[in-house]
Amino acid sequence: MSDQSLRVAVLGGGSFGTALASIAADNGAEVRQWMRDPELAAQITNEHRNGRYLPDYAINAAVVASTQMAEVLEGAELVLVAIPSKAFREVVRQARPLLHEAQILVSTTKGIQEEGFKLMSQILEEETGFAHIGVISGPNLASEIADKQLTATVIASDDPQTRTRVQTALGCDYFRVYASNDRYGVELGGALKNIYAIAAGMAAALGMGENTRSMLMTRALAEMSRFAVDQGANPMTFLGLAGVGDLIVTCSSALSRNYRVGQALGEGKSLEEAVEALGQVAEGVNTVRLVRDKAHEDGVYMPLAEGLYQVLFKGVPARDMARLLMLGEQSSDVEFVLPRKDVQQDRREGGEPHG
Ligand SMILES: NC(=O)C1=CN([C@@H]2O[C@H](COP(=O)(O)OP(=O)(O)OC[C@H]3O[C@@H](n4cnc5c(N)ncnc54)[C@H](O)[C@@H]3O)[C@@H](O)[C@H]2O)C=CC1
Ligand SMILES: O=C(CO)COP(=O)(O)O
Repeated sequence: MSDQSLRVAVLGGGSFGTALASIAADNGAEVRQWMRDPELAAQITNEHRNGRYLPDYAINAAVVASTQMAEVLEGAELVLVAIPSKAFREVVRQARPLLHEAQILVSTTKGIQEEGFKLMSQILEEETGFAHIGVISGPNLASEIADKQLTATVIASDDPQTRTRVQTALGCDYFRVYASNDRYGVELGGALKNIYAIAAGMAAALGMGENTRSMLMTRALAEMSRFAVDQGANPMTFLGLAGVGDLIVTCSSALSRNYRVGQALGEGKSLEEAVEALGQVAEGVNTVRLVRDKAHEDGVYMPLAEGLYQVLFKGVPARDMARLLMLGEQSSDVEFVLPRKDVQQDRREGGEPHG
């Protein structure tokens, strides 16, 4: 599946951008990577290591890193944007004069912009107006990709050219790329699961068992898909790699930064201490606040997101919140089979005692 004719630009010098740059180079593409830090850029180009974000892994020696965006973007057919959500629009704006509409622009970022509740591919669209826009999302811990562990992801776009080009650019013997045309659902899945990864890390630190983790993940999936349907996504997308797949990996592994933030909180650290100790981006901290507010605004029932919000931002002890959640509504298992409102109706008609 090697792709020697392709030139790929990666914007972002963090762990995921670096892992993706290395895959594309393994596949034979000519790869340039943009970052702000000149020392890190020199280290990637000359020593083939990213000592700050992926210190334990060798990067393909053909990846050339630079702080000069124009050099990186020149002649690139495919541009992967791996910048945390807080800086995403700013970097796209910086890149905009150097971009042209034949290029394929793909976000790899699993976060939400506060103003307007925008996902990153919507920002790409707004800032450029280009036609070839997509999203990569899935169970993709950067360090495992860098270690060439067998991994799969999803390229989501309503543009077939974007889907097939990314499949050939990145698909190789250790990385499989599946296609979706539900860009919004795939992107939302990647952002939402970070919330529940924090909760899972917290539950683990509090000594909660496997039944608890399984309940948490499954109810998280119900909550994510309920929210996604309300926002217009296809709930079936949540059965795929970018839904349940990513939820499993981030709720099960201390390699996930969001999970580690949850663990630190469960061990009694403050949110500031937990984020500070991480030294990398944990998108879920911001996402839980935005999603909780959006759910309130739109009237979507999201008890887990609400509970986590109370723990993170209102000082409610995690153990107390877990107990409170256990006293919440006992409703439908799978709402697409038995709607929630039917269970509520049954209970009313069954004359359930109050209390
Ligand atoms: N690391 C992972 O395992 C995965 C990460 N992602 C997503 O990828 C996105 C990027 O994350 P990582 O690479 O993991 O982050 P990271 O925390 O490893 O690195 C962040 C990078 O962004 C750069 N950055 C921050 N603000 C910037 C600005 N204003 N201008 C230019 N560069 C800036 C930092 O210098 C750093 O190079 C996140 O949204 C994350 O959810 C997605 C899948 C896997
Ligand atoms: O999205 C990821 C794995 O798919 C990475 O998760 P973290 O950002 O929590 O490390």
